[in-house]
Amino acid sequence: MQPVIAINDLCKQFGHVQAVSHLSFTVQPGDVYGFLGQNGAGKSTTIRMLLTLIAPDSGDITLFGLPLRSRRKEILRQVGAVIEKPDVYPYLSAYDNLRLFARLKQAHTGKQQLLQQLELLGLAERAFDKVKTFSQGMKQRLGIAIALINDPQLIILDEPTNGLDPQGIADIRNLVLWLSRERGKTILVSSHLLSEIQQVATRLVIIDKGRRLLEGETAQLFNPAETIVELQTGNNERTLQLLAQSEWQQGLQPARQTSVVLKMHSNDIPALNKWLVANGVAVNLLQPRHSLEDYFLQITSGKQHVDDFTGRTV
Ligand SMILES: Nc1ncnc2c1ncn2[C@@H]1O[C@H](COP(=O)(O)OP(=O)(O)OP(=O)(O)O)[C@@H](O)[C@H]1O
Repeated sequence: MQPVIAINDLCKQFGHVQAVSHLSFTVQPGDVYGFLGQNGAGKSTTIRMLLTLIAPDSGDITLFGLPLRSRRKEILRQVGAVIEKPDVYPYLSAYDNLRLFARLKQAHTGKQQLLQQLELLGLAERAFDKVKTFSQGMKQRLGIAIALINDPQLIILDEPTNGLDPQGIADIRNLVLWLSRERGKTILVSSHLLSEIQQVATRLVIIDKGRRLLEGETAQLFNPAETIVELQTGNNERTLQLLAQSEWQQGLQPARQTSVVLKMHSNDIPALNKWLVANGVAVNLLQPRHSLEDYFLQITSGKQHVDDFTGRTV
């Protein structure tokens, strides 16, 4: 299968800052591809290069099997993007914004079609209201409606949930899933929040200081059989002893100072809780986490240290 995006050994420097460093990854048709990294990791710089807003220092970008450098125009016709805040006119209505951008993109879209597009994005009721009265989430959805003009195959969303309230975040998440499942779009979505990407992405890459740290299928990176459970109880020492003599003992990990740690399948967590209570253990905290989450937390806190759970240096 021909990748939709193939980035190979991409580099970009601003003065002394190496914003993107020998970055490579591929996005396959139908992927919702999560592009993760803390603020300043190089996500926007990469996306700007993908959209030819800035030129790479070195490396190659191929979209739909075509080299971006020499086939820019025909490639970008197939790409819809919302980067940073959507670029909309606050004193125009949602409908007028969409109509204006449709004209700019030379799309021959009639009124009914434009209204239908707004309806699909949950904006029908506010179609003729000025955008300055919209919430951030509604503006973001209008930005996506504009990106969808000309029905592009690839959609690129740079931090689409930034600054949104929980409902706005859920709306964007559902929209991304709908675009992927119902409209068959390939989507690249960047975020600094692992939890957000985890819920929508089929694959993901984590970058730090412009370098690729980790890439893979989300389901594999979040293998439920490898869930780490941190327990804090009324008496951790006694809990540890009880667990060591029980069916749970094979998942026991080196204990931390303030908690007991188990590696187990997430499906078994309710049974563990029941067992602890049945054995008279007062459970103060039972926190499931994936090792990937710990890994990401360590990256985002900018530290390199020894993983408490596995003893690996990360
Ligand atoms: N035009 C520019 N001039 C100088 N430095 C820049 C420029 N654009 C980005 N940088 C630097 O490059 C690095 C990567 O920035 P980039 O915006 O790509 O990160 P990001 O992962 O998108 O983070 P954020 O979510 O904060 O935008 C940062 O150190 C940033 O300060």
